[in-house]
Formats: sequence, C-alpha cells, structure tokens
Amino acid sequence: MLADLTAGSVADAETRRQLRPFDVVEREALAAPAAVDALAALAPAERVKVIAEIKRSSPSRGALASIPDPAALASLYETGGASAISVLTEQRKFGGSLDDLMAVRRAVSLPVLRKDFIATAYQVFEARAAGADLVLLIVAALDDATLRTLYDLIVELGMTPLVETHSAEELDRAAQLGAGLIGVNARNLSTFELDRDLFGTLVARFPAGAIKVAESAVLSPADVAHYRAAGADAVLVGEALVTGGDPVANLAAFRAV
Ligand SMILES: O=C(O)c1ccccc1NCC(=O)[C@H](O)[C@H](O)COP(=O)(O)O
Repeated sequence: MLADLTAGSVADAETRRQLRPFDVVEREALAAPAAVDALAALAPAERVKVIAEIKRSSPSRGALASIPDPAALASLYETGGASAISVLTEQRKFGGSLDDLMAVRRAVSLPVLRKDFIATAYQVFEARAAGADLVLLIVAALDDATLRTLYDLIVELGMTPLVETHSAEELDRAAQLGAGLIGVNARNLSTFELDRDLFGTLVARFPAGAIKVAESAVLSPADVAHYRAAGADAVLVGEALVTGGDPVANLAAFRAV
C-alpha cells in the first residue's frame, strides 16, 4: 500500500510537471516568501502542541469529511490553538491537492505541512512554491540516498522536514539524518493497524534535542494524555478534528491535557 501510494503521488507530480516544468516550479520555490520557523512553533512547552490536519478521506477509513473550504477549517484550527496545520495533498486516496495547501497558506500564519508521499525533488519544490513550511518524509518509503537528498533539499529551501518513522530501525535512520523533528506514526502504512503504544516503546531512541511527534490514532483527550505521558512534545491529529463537529472546542480539549 505504501509503495502504491508513493508511486501514485509521483505519477501525479509527473503529470503536473508536463504543464509546469521543473525549472518553472524551482524558480517559484526560490522566489516564495521565506518559510515560517516550524521548529520554533513546535518546540517543547508546558502544553502539548497540536498539528491539526486537513483530511477528507483515507485508505483506512474511506470518506471522512467533504471540507469544501479548507482555508476556513485551517482558520478554525488556528483559533483553537493549533501550532501547525497539516494538509494532505495526495489526490487519489485522500482527496487533497496543492490548491488546498495554497488556500490554507493564505489563511493562516502558522507553519503549514505538506503531507504527501514525497519521493522526488520536484515534489519538494512544489511544496515550497505552494507556501509549505514543512514537508513530510516517510522513512519506510525511501532508500537512504533519496532520504538524504530530499532531507537536504528541504532544509536548503528553508523548510523543516518532518521525518516519519514506525520502527526502531527507521528511528535510527531519522537520527542519522540529524533530523530535528521526528514523528512516530501509530499507523502501519501498509496494514493500517494502529498501535498507540508504539510511540512509548520507541521514545528512548529519539536523538537528544529532537522534537517528538506522536502521529495518528488521537480520538479523545485521553489519547493525547497517553502520548503526552509517554513523552510526546506534539501530536498530529486528523480524523478526530475533521469528524468531531467543533474543531475549536476539540482542539482546546486536546491542548488542555
Ligand atoms: O490515514 C490513513 O488511512 C493512511 C493510510 C496510509 C498512509 C497514510 C495514512 N494516513 C496519513 C496519516 O499518517 C494520518 O493522516 C495522520 O497521522 C493523522 O491520523 P489520524 O488522526 O488517525 O487521522
């Protein structure tokens, strides 16, 4: 599944590249306003930080929410105290787009994450040209050389890589990059199984100084408390916020943990 998702995202980017060639997007990326400092926004604090996600659908859960106006939802997230906004830009299974990201960028001053299956430099330049401040790199989807190349490019463009892991070996690979922002996704991206205890199992392996993000499977304040007790600096929440009815109140409840 992860390989299919990545291949689909790369194929869609190739289609876009026929219309907007590499050098055009590269120029736009280099001319874009400077990225917001995501490491500062997500730095460890007395309260847990929340990365709030714009997520219409997913392979594991199907349709979640239509989200006709992602910018309006992002503004509610900002009002509710989110520290960053994650925008799923994958089209085939998540119903997202770079247009969503651009609309969100215009609506909020928070750092914005391009959450997609990134495997090429073109996708990274697209992210920056669209106004992203953070780019997701999924360790399981990338060999070491590609991971290093994309990581360095993201940093060169002034953005922050969120390096996502799901095992001790992947966490060690993230540490070798020198990553300052590392996530442990509770969701196995191939089987969709959720393991809320995985973060706590791996937390001791985080490199010193890295910001620790617990991703997925937050449905209630109790889940946030579980991750916080295990040492999470931030949680990344999608489904609960797009299906929960009142994102401002839900964010307040998550942040009050
Ligand atoms: O959500 C999925 O079904 C999924 C399947 C395969 C690859 C990625 C997937 N989701 C991306 C994410 O990691 C989540 O959107 C994010 O961590 C938020 O998770 P949740 O709060 O459980 O919606």
